[in-house]
Amino acid sequence: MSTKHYNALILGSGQAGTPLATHIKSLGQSVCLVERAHIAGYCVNEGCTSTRLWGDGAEVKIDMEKVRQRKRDIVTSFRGGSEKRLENAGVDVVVGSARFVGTREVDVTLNKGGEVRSLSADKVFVNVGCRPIQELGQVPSHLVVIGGGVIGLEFSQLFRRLGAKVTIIQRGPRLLGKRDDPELAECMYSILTEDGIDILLNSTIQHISPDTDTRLPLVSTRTGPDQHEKELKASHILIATGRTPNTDTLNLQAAGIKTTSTGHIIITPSLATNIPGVYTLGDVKGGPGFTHVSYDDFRIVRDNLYPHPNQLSKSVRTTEDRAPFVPSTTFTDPQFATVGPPLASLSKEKTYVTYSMPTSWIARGLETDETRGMLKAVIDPETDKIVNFSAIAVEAGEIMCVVQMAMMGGLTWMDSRDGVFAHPGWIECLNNVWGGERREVRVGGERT
Ligand SMILES: Cc1cc2nc3c(=O)[nH]c(=O)nc-3n(C[C@H](O)[C@H](O)[C@H](O)COP(=O)(O)OP(=O)(O)OC[C@H]3O[C@@H](n4cnc5c(N)ncnc54)[C@H](O)[C@@H]3O)c2cc1C
Ligand SMILES: NC(=O)c1ccc[n+]([C@@H]2O[C@H](COP(=O)([O-])OP(=O)(O)OC[C@H]3O[C@@H](n4cnc5c(N)ncnc54)[C@H](O)[C@@H]3O)[C@@H](O)[C@H]2O)c1
Repeated sequence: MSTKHYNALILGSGQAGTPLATHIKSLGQSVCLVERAHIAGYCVNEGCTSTRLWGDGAEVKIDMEKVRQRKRDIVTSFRGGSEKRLENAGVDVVVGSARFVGTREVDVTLNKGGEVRSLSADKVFVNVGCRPIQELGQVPSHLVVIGGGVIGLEFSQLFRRLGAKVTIIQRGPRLLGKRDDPELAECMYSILTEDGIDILLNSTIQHISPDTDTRLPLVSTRTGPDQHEKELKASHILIATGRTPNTDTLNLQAAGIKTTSTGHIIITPSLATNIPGVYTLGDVKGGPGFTHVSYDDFRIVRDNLYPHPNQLSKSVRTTEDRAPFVPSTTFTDPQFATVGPPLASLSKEKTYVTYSMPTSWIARGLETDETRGMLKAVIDPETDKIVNFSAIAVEAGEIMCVVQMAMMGGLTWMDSRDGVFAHPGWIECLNNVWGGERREVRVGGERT
């Protein structure tokens, strides 16, 4: 079996690998992309896009088959766009599973069968992501969701609105993630409870067994501060307890690439692994696991290794540059959005100032009858700059992006207070939040 050599080999067609492939090819280098499932990765095929397409606003009676078909059509069209771009650029695409057999050498087991393909390259980029979730063709009668993080909350509300009884089992004392503000997590708890979702906090699964009569899953938990036992009769179970990196089948030892104990690939701030010429992009290097982070990994690699001849900035870009401004939006209704480093990572010794207010103070919220939620900003009193901002509101993601731009531009909270924003829009809240509750607090280092 002969080995085909390329300038660049990209493993996984994730949010970074696909644009990187076409970029490197545009510079006249040879590129091969290996993908074992679908072009465009989980974001398009199973994640961000596909989970936002479950309603078209027009239906009153829900036809799950129709809704699922609409989702499939849009996903196919998005994926088709990426496939076309790769084809037009002239990137070699190999459909199969890659595993390392040497430092910058892989074998690919082709999906269609036949002889294993042997590939090598000057540079290898690993963009294989983490594991996917499942797709349902019917509304469950009782969905038990294990995990109260982003996926748990988005799916719980989705299926509750489609008519399912939903119970969330969350191991920790609150919803959302460790990096999120507890006060906003509590606010989200109230909203989802109001929507009819049962939420069991401090809850651990004891066992899941088939019910003797129905053969459906019977979930046994220990719940709450007193850890009382509870049994739930489920029709379906969604496990949303985090995701596992797809490194177990990559045979990384053959290349000598180091991982953490959780299987994530260890990287430098410029995304290099411990092996020269091998880089890692996207979720497989560990959190934060977002499409926009993976895409920025592409920009880092592009600007450092493959700068366009006309590129103005020549300095090395790193993951540390973006760290103070990483945003996320959880697509519940209302949304939960946040930007800035996790509060726990802020200095323990320092007193910060927080300003908060309910979403019901926003004129636009009252006019549209969308008043659920709250906003909170954390200020460094030495610089008056915003270090962290979180919001729960129907347009929280958009509000947060405006604050993110202010943070990136180094503006102070007074610039936001005195900014002239069009009335009556959601962004007016950035004038008003500073008139809300003011607290001086030690927010750093307290959460685990
Ligand atoms: C339900 C859900 C909803 C989400 N919603 C959002 C959202 O709204 N916003 C957001 O920012 N993020 C969201 N995410 C997270 C987002 O999908 C990921 O952060 C993003 O897809 C990460 O991309 P990636 O570049 O790491 O690669 P991925 O998109 O994970 O793609 C990796 C690719 O590698 C392939 N692969 C794996 N192993 C091999 C191998 N051995 N050989 C060849 N190919 C291989 C896989 O088939 C896959 O196509 C969501 C995730 C999920 C699960
Ligand atoms: N809108 C978005 O940006 C979006 C949407 C969906 C997914 N994602 C990404 O997908 C990835 C996975 O999301 P996720 O929600 O699965 O992970 P997560 O880490 O956000 O949440 C997992 C939750 O499950 C809980 N948990 C863990 N083990 C448990 C157990 N045994 N019993 C009960 N609870 C348990 C944790 O306490 C945590 O709150 C993340 O990287 C996330 O950023 C992003």
